Amino acid sequence: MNFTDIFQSRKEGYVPFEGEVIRDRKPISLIGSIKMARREGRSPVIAEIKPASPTAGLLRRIDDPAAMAYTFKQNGACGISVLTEPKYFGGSLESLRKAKCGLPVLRKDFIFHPSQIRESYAYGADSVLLIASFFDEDGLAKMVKESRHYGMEPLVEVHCEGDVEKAKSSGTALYAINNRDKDTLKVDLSRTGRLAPLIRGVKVSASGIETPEQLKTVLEYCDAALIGSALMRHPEPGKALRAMVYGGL
Ligand SMILES: O=C(O)c1ccccc1NCC(=O)[C@H](O)[C@H](O)COP(=O)(O)O
Repeated sequence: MNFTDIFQSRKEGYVPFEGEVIRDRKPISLIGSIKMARREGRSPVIAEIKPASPTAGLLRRIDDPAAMAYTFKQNGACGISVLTEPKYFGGSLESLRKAKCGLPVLRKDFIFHPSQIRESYAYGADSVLLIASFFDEDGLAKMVKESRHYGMEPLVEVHCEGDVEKAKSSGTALYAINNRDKDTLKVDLSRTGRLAPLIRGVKVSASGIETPEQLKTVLEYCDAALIGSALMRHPEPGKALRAMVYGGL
């Protein structure tokens, strides 16, 4: 099971979102929240609600996503990421809706269709993840534009130098460097140090960050980090987050 398989499974049986979307909400800026954390002396961490994963299986049963989001907010997160993919990550759109807590909320999924952008806005997302390798240049630029149409700043994920070029030409201001290999799913944090100097926007290092020391290392190259599994596995996710946020700079 790799990124391509998950994408394929997400596409199968996909029913475009038909709900009416009223643009009555101004999304919260994730970039603004990352910068504010830095100014306040916190390590900018986007804390992820991730019940399961293809590599780890069940990580944590999340009965109350609202309470988990609030715990993350209380312990210094600069944003909340919510996995909404159901089959491999145990996520849902309802979790996204419930995670609204005053911090920017990122919808983490395998997004390929513009209707998923509308759906994300309708369920309360402030940002959406777009994985560069699954689009051609034009397609990615269109999805970035569509996200901005709803006031959401997309987080464009890159895995290699080619993705970086594509992401740059999409016009995004916010990049995620994913340390997990798309095919083998193995994590290599040195990817952050290799790709970050090629990017001029706001950068988030994602995947495989387990300790305050690793967080400190990736924050030498990036503006923020996205952490899921290490928080989910910990008996007290809030405590684990606090140690990262206040011990990683
Ligand atoms: O987490 C996985 O096993 C995984 C497998 C296949 C595709 C994507 C996967 N993860 C998505 C993510 O990007 C992570 O949830 C996110 O970066 C947080 O990573 P971590 O802190 O290692 O849970």
